[in-house]
Amino acid sequence: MSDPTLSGAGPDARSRRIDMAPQPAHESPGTGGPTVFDIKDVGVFYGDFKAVKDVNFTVAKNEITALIGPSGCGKSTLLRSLNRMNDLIPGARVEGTVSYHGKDIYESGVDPVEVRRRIGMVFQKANPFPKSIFDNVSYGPKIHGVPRAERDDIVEDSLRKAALWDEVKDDLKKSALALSGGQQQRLCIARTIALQPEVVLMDEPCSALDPIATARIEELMVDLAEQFTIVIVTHNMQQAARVSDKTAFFSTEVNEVSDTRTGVLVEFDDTQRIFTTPSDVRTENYVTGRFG
Ligand SMILES: Nc1ncnc2c1ncn2[C@@H]1O[C@H](COP(=O)(O)OP(=O)(O)OP(=O)(O)O)[C@@H](O)[C@H]1O
Repeated sequence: MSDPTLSGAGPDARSRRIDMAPQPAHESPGTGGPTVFDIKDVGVFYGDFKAVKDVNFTVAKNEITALIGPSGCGKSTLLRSLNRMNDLIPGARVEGTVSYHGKDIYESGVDPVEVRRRIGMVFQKANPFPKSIFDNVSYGPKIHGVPRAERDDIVEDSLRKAALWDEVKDDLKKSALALSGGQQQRLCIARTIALQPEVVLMDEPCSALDPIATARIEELMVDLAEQFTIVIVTHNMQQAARVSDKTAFFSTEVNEVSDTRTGVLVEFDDTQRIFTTPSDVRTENYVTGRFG
């Protein structure tokens, strides 16, 4: 690939960070903002099973996009296709096009490691390494060759952005496993943003948290969206309504022959519209609690 922006080309992480700074702006239909992802006719298979199909929507920069829908409709599968995380699942295959700033991330020559650095991911269950708080956040920059002196600044900056610094600044050598669940999830967010991604994918980041820790992460998401573009999978419709700008509602269609269910994107629109005046009756039934 001639364009080095996703090739991982460059001697160290610093050169890659510079590569990613200025990006061409693509106008997002309906938002006026630059488009980060343009997802066209995307389907994802696990072996012969088509888990989700015909997905088309765009993700605009510095917006929070929520993926909602009943269990098994392919939200997490689709989310993982946005940073090639599905590559790590044997038998998983993506069809269609996932364009990131106009570049197909599945094109040959694209480095999936670089894709995942730019498009970071936070998982359902906080998964800190059994290491100190400092080492958890410093780990990614370290393996990308960032010198220790710079890593100190990155750790502080990332913990501040993840709204955790004030709680841990005097305990950076403490084990991350000694933190509360909510603090561990904010630490995982800090660990993700330490790699200076542009996009943060979040797969049900609050599902293991109590309401107070959840509220804290929701506030954090809104703050982070000033700097990052966020795509979140959530089961919690109130959460989608509270934090997101755009919402994609997925449902399932039954394949009569194989008796399997394939996820489909029913509707994508401004969150307010999805929750007040959706255009599809399936969306209306779901958001009003009549289904799912
Ligand atoms: N690694 C896998 N191998 C095979 N099938 C999978 C795999 N992961 C998910 N699936 C299947 O793909 C479909 C979509 O699953 P996915 O987890 O993406 O849905 P979801 O909407 O995120 O569900 P939930 O809300 O329950 O987390 C389901 O039928 C699921 O069983």
